[in-house]
Amino acid sequence: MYFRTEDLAVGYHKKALIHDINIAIEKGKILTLIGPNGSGKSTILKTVIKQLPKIRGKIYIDGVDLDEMTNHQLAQQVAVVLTDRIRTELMTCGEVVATGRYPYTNRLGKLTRRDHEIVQESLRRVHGEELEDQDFSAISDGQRQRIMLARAICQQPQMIILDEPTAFLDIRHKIELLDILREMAQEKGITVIMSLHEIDLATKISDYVCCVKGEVISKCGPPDEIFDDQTINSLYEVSHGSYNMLMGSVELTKPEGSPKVFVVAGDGSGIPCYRALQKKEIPFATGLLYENDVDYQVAKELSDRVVSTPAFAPVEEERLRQGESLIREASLVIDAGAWEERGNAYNRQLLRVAREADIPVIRDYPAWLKDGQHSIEAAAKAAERR
Ligand SMILES: Nc1ncnc2c1ncn2[C@@H]1O[C@H](COP(=O)(O)OP(=O)(O)OP(=O)(O)O)[C@@H](O)[C@H]1O
Repeated sequence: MYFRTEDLAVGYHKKALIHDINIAIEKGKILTLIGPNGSGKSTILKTVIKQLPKIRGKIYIDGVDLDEMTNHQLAQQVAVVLTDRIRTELMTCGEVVATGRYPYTNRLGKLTRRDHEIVQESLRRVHGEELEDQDFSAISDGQRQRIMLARAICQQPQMIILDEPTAFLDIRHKIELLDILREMAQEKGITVIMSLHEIDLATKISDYVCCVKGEVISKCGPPDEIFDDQTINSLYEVSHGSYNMLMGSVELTKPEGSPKVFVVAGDGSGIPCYRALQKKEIPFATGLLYENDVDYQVAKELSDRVVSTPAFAPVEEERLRQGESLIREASLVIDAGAWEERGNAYNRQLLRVAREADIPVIRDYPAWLKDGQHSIEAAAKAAERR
């Protein structure tokens, strides 16, 4: 194991905030700490880089006890990306990146030609060349984050520690940053330990994820093994809204009340409609959805009345009856995917029931919406007044 902790306890003023931390990762792997605000992710990371004294336990890097390492030795092994760490008044971005070379320079801190080349390469790596001569204190948070990553790359470390490195980045730069980390891990065997708030990204990039909550690390392991919707929702105590692991999506709170709208959906056609109804707080029922349909994933987060059926199995009569009865209770039916014209016999049957019961139907919702004349809220209100 390249990095290992043994019964580590971290905290402040000699009081343990989190104890019994036993983490171990091999060289070239990525470990991500996730957990709610204030759970102690930064405290763990700061302890690992000796910015905070540990309360008890051991930390080993490449077999060496951290207590036995000088700060200089640590700096040759480990690069750190914590935005609040270095004092940078009157430094250009290029100079900040160059400080990454200090563990290798002589006492006067003089950089060699090779050092300068490494600085340039590092800036290029984060697409930060144009920032080189700019004042570090006068760039954006996202740009600062990239410069700090360049500084870490410049340090040519064995391990890199990052605290919420994606916090201020736009989506393009988030992807780029995570790609850089993946590449460093994969190609150069650099070990990465970081904290992230984006669970979807954490599951995609990490070899191991540790959930930090309460006084211990509640779960730790490969993301596929430890995560399900329930784990995430309880880790973050999400009681309003939900997180869907499979989709990597956050859904806002489900509209309350008995549904007056029924959405005939499938094949992903329902999602834009469900979200539009959610935004207007209009409770809805929907069906008939196969449980492997993307619509099902969002529908179950936003509605308690989802008529679904297992995929690759005949549809039970009872499910169809359930759908028919919900549709009869609705004052408005939305055909989210032009099902009237497309092949699905079950959905056509549901629409037939709506017509026979004389319930207004919005046909082909995407085309209806494109028209620009309509609002789902007005349609639902008008239907209810009938
Ligand atoms: N210097 C300090 N002295 C005492 N307690 C502190 C100090 N810094 C942080 N804490 C407390 O330690 C706890 C953990 O904080 P930490 O910053 O490690 O959380 P975090 O998981 O990184 O949170 P976030 O996701 O919001 O960044 C919090 O309750 C915080 O108030």
